[in-house]
Amino acid sequence: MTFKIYVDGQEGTTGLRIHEVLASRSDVEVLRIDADKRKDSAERARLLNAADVAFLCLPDAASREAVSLLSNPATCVIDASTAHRTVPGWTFGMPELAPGQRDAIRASKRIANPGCHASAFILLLRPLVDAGLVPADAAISATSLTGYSGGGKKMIEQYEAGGDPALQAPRPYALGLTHKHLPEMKAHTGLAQPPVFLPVVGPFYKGLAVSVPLHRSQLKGGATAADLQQALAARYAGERFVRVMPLADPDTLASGFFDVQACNNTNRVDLFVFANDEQVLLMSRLDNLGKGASGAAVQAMNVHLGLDEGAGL
Ligand SMILES: NC(=O)C1=CN([C@@H]2O[C@H](COP(=O)(O)OP(=O)(O)OC[C@H]3O[C@@H](n4cnc5c(N)ncnc54)[C@H](OP(=O)(O)O)[C@@H]3O)[C@@H](O)[C@H]2O)C=CC1
Ligand SMILES: CC(=O)N[C@@H](CCC(=O)OP(=O)(O)O)C(=O)O
Repeated sequence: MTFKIYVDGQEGTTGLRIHEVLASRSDVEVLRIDADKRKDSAERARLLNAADVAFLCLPDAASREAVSLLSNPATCVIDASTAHRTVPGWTFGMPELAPGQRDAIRASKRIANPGCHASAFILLLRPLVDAGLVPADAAISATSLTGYSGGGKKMIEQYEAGGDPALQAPRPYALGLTHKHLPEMKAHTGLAQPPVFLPVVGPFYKGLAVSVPLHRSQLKGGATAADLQQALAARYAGERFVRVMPLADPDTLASGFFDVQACNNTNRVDLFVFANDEQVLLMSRLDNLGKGASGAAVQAMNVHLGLDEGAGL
């Protein structure tokens, strides 16, 4: 059996990547819209409703419009935008989130793909909050270092045009402390309040690393860094796309630097716990276009359709 797939936003950064990931597969037939009709609502509606799975790789407003164009109850939508990640009736497309999440993704026709920064943050924190090691009311802060492809076509063009010295250095942003991923970071970790979140975009194409500093006094009941690492390892045992590194990963420490790009071209996320006697630094890394976007979207599609979860990834 082949499944019909349509990508609304096929010429964008995440849409193109989904096409690349699906290109070698014989179990899906990818429907394409004519270039001159890419923003024609009637033609988009026809293709959206002809698909078994429709990916929305669009700005938030266009994603909401695409959902309003759906009339076929059999079409499953996987929305890569921020529009529906905490909306009731939508399922968060992160199979590793918690026991039962795969069943929810399998059953749902409305799947919201997690944000790139949020994916790295949630995969790091959720098991620790669930295990009670990080109290739900903890005051958390997080930094995320990301490649510029996370900003989509416009930011890629800006960086690749060259000539602006300001783009040669890392640039902190979202300084109004209202980054669009905060609601999903709170909702899907179980934290009572969102983190103070500082994203930083750098002069490299892709790769993303989130770091979360903690004082041991913030952990519950004298828990240690080893307890955190063990809780992560236990939660993700058997997960093919999550790699929990050894406590204070010796290879990273020996190199002296953290490689933000080491998960590029994979659908993997790596989780780290660094520590001294009093402090802990949690870190996670992923490819913002892989597990942070298009890879995760295809993984959710595979789960929804009951296929091998890693097919094509
Ligand atoms: N880049 C990343 O790392 C990640 C992105 N996302 C999210 O995924 C979504 C897509 O992002 P990304 O691919 O980076 O964005 P891009 O800007 O690269 O691509 C968006 C595409 O949508 C098209 N588009 C805009 N409006 C419409 C419309 N009304 N009808 C049809 N097509 C339309 C654009 O057309 P045109 O080419 O004419 O501009 C463009 O091709 C966004 O919501 C983004 O926030 C999520 C995770 C990671
Ligand atoms: C560098 C850069 O601008 N990155 C984007 C994140 C892209 C992303 O993953 O966000 P969505 O999935 O929510 O679209 C940002 O921080 O807004």
